[in-house]
Amino acid sequence: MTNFPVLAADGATVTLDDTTLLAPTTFAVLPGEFWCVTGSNGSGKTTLLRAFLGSRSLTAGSCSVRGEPVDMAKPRHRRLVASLVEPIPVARDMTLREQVTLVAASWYGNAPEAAERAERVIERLGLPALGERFPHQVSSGQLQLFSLALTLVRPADAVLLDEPERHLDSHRVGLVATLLAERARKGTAFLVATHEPALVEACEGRVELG
Ligand SMILES: Nc1ncnc2c1ncn2[C@@H]1O[C@H](COP(=O)(O)OP(=O)(O)OP(=O)(O)O)[C@@H](O)[C@H]1O
Repeated sequence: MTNFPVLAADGATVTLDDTTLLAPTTFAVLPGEFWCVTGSNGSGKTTLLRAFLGSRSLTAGSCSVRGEPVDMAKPRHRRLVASLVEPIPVARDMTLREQVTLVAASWYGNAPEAAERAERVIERLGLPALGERFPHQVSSGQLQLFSLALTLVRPADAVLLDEPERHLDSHRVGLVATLLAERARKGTAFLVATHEPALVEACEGRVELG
């Protein structure tokens, strides 16, 4: 793996009037590294992730993806970065399996490979028995796992997650931590805002805010 960062922040700062949303922050995440963003409520974790998605503008400093300024209008950037920061819209009239397969097919083409990838992520997140259900027929934790499946089935050099532990019991947090660490070993860079000790323990780099 190269030493060229996938995600880099250099003095990234967000202020709004007199309020500091994100204090100056500098770090770099290399390919295959799993980093956590930690800090108390309101310390700027979501703001930092949004800066990497271009949905929150910086007032000073920079955030870059593979050395380029963040610009999600570019198809190349959308292919580089997968995220679960904002809620992912779901279709009420499609089953969980159909939706994960559709997302896989939109990136990998309508080939057996797409269905296989979808099935693999569904399995790893413990969702096979729920594959034929519709979104309104599952619990909050199961919906969270479904959103993670929609995110992780995509190809991406970098994955941004905001509190992936939401609604999950400790067993499911463990499944997620194992899956993320495994994918990181294959070269994906992770930046994960979290309050969950099991995820912090699994990470190799940490941005501490606040
Ligand atoms: N639109 C806004 N206008 C003013 N302040 C805002 C706005 N959005 C967020 N903030 C403030 O920015 C700071 C950082 O918010 P952010 O959501 O990034 O925190 P966080 O670390 O993700 O918090 P949590 O752990 O509670 O999810 C907070 O103090 C918040 O009140």
